[in-house]
Amino acid sequence: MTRHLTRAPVAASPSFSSSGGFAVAILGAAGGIGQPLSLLMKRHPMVTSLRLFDVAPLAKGVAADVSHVDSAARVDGFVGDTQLGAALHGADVVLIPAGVPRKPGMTRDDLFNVNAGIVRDLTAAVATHAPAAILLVISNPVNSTVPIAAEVLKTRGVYDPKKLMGVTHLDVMRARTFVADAVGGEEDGERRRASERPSYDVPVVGGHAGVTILPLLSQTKPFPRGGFSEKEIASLTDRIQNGGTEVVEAKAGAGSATLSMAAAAAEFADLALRGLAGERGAWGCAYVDGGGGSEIKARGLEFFASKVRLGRRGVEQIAGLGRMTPGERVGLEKACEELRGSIAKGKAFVAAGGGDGGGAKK
Ligand SMILES: NC(=O)C1=CN([C@@H]2O[C@H](COP(=O)(O)OP(=O)(O)OC[C@H]3O[C@@H](n4cnc5c(N)ncnc54)[C@H](O)[C@@H]3O)[C@@H](O)[C@H]2O)C=CC1
Ligand SMILES: O=C([O-])CC(=O)C(=O)O
Repeated sequence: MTRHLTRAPVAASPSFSSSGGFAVAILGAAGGIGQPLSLLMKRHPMVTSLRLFDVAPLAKGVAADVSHVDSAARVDGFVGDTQLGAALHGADVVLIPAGVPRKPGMTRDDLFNVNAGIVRDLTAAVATHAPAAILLVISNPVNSTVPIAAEVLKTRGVYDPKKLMGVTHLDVMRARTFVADAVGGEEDGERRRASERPSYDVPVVGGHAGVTILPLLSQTKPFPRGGFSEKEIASLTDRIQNGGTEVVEAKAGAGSATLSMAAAAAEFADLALRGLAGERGAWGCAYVDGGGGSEIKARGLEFFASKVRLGRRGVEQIAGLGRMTPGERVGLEKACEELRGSIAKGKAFVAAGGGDGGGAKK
């Protein structure tokens, strides 16, 4: 059974303490990503109010189900446009995994026609009901849906570039996994104990589709003894760039990554919440306005995924791209070329249709 909504923590100046917490809304909560993400956010110790919204009535059932997990967060389910405003009111963090996923043979851009309108309309509602919230966009194509969200927020006069992020953390998660597998596997063929598994961090910059996913393997930390061979760099880069397609093909028409995506989104939302709570050092990669620093700005690209530090106001610091190898520089050129078109496409969509949205304006 879901409970009635009471007032959520104040959104404008969130402050977490042991007696307080944050309100998180998930739009698209009944979906493949939305359901496990709802579960993971329910278990987050800083979440005290979890709002699960979807156009599908199942959102109420998901809320009832997840509400039985023993944690502090109260859970409310919301269905349909008329309940969207209540779902958003006072939210500190809004996650959007609403929209259709890929089937084999499709690119993420093939989802644009359906998902662009969904993200536009949901962002319009965020602008009205939770204008100070941190907005984390998961819906594909992220390279275009984030510019769409930015244009809608600008139209509504509430755009804060620090608070809008495209969630690209799954690329980082994949890079960490594939590098650990490759490096660990080299040393012995036997199954390791979990405590012995090496753990690496790899910045993944650019965007979230094909060649725009640019893992900077040369900046892997700790850098593996002996480094990576050219062959390893080529195969790791290819696997990280095509990790999404690997899952789409394995699911054979039944959708794309949902469980790993929920894990990645929850990990990234945790960074956002810790930043809001005033913790220093909440660094992660995300697709943001001004991402990549001056080098990317000089190229005229408004959005780019790079390392960012999350704080009380959202993105408080954007790291530069650091030293890159000649091979990574070639990758950067390809990423920028494709991103330019994807960003322009998102902006043109809003310019053509207006930022007012369709059904979900409340
Ligand atoms: N950023 C990333 O790394 C990743 C992004 N994705 C993307 O996430 C999106 C969702 O994927 P899945 O959860 O697998 O899809 P799904 O089809 O299982 O779930 C989508 C949910 O969105 C809901 N929905 C549709 N329109 C809505 C609206 N206007 N308001 C609220 N809810 C609405 C549907 O009812 C459904 O419950 C897709 O666009 C997919 O490509 C998927 C994996 C990784
Ligand atoms: O590949 C897809 O369509 C879903 C996605 O973005 C990913 O898994 O990285």
